[in-house]
Amino acid sequence: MKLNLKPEAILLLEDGTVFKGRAIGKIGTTGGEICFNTGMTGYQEIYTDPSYYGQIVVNTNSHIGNYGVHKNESESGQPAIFGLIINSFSDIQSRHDAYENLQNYLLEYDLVGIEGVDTRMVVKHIRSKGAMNCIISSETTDIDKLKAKMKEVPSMKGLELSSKVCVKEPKFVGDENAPIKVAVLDLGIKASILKNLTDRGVYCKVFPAKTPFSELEAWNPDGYFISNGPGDPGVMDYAVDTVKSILDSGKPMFGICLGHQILSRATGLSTYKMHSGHRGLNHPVKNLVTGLSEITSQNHGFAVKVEDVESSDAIELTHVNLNDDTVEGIRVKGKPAFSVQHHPEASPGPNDAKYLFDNFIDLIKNKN
Ligand SMILES: NC(=O)CC[C@H](N)C(=O)O
Repeated sequence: MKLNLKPEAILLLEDGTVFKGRAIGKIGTTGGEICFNTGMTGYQEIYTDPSYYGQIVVNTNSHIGNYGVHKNESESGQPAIFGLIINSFSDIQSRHDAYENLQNYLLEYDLVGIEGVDTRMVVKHIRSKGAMNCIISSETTDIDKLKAKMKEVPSMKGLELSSKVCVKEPKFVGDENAPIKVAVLDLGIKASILKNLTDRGVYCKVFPAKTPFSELEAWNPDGYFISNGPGDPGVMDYAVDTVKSILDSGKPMFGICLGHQILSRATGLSTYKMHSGHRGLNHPVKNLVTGLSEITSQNHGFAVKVEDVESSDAIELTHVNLNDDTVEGIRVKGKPAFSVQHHPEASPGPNDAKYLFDNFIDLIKNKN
């Protein structure tokens, strides 16, 4: 019989609930907002999605690690998550082209995690109590010490994080001879979004989150893209101002997730922190323009207030979530600008919503 010799680890929730398990990754202590992703696959893409910066992910799929880590499946240069909570962790991978096992990958990036946790119980708990912070530790089981550490973990509400994960200097992506030029406001962009743009004949210039509109405009792009990203859209006035100027310019604009929240704010709508976020690969969304439904990939903990949408003259509601009627997409009346809360690039997830990238390209072509 193989003995499980991994050190003991503790998961402490903000409300004082304790779960015990075994250490994975680095031996240490970490804190962040706990959130769960219900995807059955795609853990590497999830961990490397910059929108998870500051968060500790619970994978509800109970087997994690069994297909290792692949060179081409990262959404950014390194994992963005602050920690990991797993039911059954495998440090043996069964895939011929995996370059590494997940345990070594976590060690490479100093990530602290816990396995052997009843993740169904954790998820039921945080679903009923709502979003909260947590601490994972594999270096101490002293709960009082960990409670003291919990006080140092900031609340996600009110946190600006895009400037921590975006490019530091403008960067070009794609073929410079491509027919369309899009200025990308990087609030924490996923690599697969850029790939969806470049695959459609777009040459991108990716700008840091806090770049003023004048600099974006100076490149003379055919359109603008506002990316996904971590943190609270409610405190990102700098990005809202940029997006307002883009709207004034009259050029086509597309926003995804955080980009959708920022475009919404720029049109006078407000955002709020959800009781429980949407994170998974099977969220049903109805396109109100076509009447068709799509299964979508999602990852957000904030949303646009539906009452604001109902009373707005500035926008039209284009997409709605069929699980809970939350706002999934808008377009701005009289302007070539639209956005969605879900992730058409998927990665991981279904491809039903990819047509939105085509819609953006069509908008640019018709405009120019
Ligand atoms: N994926 C994203 O862009 C997330 C947006 C925002 N940080 C939220 O949690 O709602």
